[in-house]
Amino acid sequence: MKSAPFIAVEGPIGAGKTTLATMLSHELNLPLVKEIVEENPFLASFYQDIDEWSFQLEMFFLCNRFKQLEDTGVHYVEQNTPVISDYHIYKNMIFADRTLKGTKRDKYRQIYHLLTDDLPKPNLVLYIEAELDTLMYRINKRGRSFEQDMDPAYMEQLIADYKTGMDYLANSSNPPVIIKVNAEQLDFVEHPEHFRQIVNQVKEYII
Ligand SMILES: Nc1ncnc2c1ncn2[C@@H]1O[C@H](COP(=O)(O)OP(=O)(O)OP(=O)(O)O)[C@@H](O)[C@H]1O
Ligand SMILES: Nc1nc(=O)c2ncn([C@H]3C[C@H](O)[C@@H](CO)O3)c2[nH]1
Repeated sequence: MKSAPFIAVEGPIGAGKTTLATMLSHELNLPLVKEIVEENPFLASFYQDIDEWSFQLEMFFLCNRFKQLEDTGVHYVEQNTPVISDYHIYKNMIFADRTLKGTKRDKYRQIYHLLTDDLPKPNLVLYIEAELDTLMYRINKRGRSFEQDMDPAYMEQLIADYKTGMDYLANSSNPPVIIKVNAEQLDFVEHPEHFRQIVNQVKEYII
């Protein structure tokens, strides 16, 4: 890796992205970019009726992330300063391809590319893979009100969509390094030695 790492932690809902990104940020003294969740005015309505609210929700996420990515480019990537984020902008496409249909999906794809193609992308991705039961357990444990009726079928689809999405990234031009973190085998919260293993892998890319 020639430039400083722009690290993204990815994985399906509840995989532990924010948890791991925050722990790494503290351990490695890296600035942290976190996704905006609580201020999102559409999430609760979206989970009540996905078809009705998906376009508004996906656009809201896209606009927020566009701004964050622009800022990350100016403040960190262009300064060759390492930075860690609890998401990759490509997550927009993973979700939107699942939740949007027809012309709205086509329009969204065009807007996504217009906004993001010329912006910097993470060059190191930590992809947390976890099984449905683990994700559902963590979502319930976290206790966000709007996620309490999370549909396991939606989660199953997202798990598969994430696998496809990460394969797509790995085979794209100028692909990031992708480190898989198997959440069924590595518990970076409960086991400090598991966290250390991840830290050591990431350190190899810090210049
Ligand atoms: N390795 C772990 N072991 C046990 N609990 C964990 C672990 N990682 C995360 N958690 C817990 O699971 C819940 C979800 O974690 P977190 O919010 O980091 O997930 P996320 O992937 O960022 O979620 P989202 O996709 O909603 O942004 C939190 O309550 C967190 O404390
Ligand atoms: N539809 C949809 N598109 C996205 O880009 C997206 N990003 C996150 N989320 C959902 C997952 C968690 O409930 C919550 C916090 O991550 O928001 C999304 N949902």
